[in-house]
Amino acid sequence: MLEVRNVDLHYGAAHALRSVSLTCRPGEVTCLMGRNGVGKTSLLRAVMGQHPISGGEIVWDGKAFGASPPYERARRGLAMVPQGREIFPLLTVGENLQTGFAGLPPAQRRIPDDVFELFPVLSSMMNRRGGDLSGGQQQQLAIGRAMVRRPKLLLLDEPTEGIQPSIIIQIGNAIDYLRQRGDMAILLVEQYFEFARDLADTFAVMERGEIVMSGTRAEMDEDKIRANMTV
Ligand SMILES: Nc1ncnc2c1ncn2[C@@H]1O[C@H](COP(=O)(O)OP(=O)(O)OP(=O)(O)O)[C@@H](O)[C@H]1O
Repeated sequence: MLEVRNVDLHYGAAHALRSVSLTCRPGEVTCLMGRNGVGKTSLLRAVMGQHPISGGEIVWDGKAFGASPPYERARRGLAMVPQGREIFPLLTVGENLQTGFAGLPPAQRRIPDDVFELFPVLSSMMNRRGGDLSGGQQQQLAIGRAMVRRPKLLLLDEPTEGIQPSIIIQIGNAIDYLRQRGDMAILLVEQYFEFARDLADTFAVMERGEIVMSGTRAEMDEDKIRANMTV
């Protein structure tokens, strides 16, 4: 279980996270929503260890991360699908997936079958360069690369951004499948309300670095949330 407790984060003098608290449990999708620039990506960076926090603590399975670097958090079961996907354009699809092997014990260095079951297009494009894939295919590749690590906490930063509807459905199905396996906590940053509502077990809405609304899926008030998502 992930527990973000009263976390603050600064970029120089700019206060990007203000006493943010959030919990993510295995077998659940926690949806983090809010307008551009309110601090959603900053929270993912803080959890992954990509930016130091200036207050509070982030606890994973009962132990605080402290200042541990991203590779150590990856070893402890965290994987991130970053905004913009960050596929290696000159590596093939297969090689991109294999970059997920880094730090895994040799016995685990194989691509799980369910990556190809969820995203069949990847198996037919194994020898194509990542940069030649469409945006939606790259997003599937980025999720597949994270799955290669068999994470216990999956962080997804706006996986539907700029993606065509048919692929959004496949990505939603993949997230639902990973949730139902029950061994993974999923923290999903999402601006597309319907997608978030269909997947969320719990949700939180941010505004200027703070969580201003949170609760279970049943407590998601569409009008209030939408008011916090439109510019
Ligand atoms: N590296 C940085 N240096 C300085 N300020 C930053 C940096 N990264 C983000 N910020 C600022 O911190 C605030 C929160 O940004 P963040 O990217 O976390 O927001 P977000 O909610 O993820 O938005 P988006 O949906 O646009 O990614 C913004 O005001 C942003 O301009």
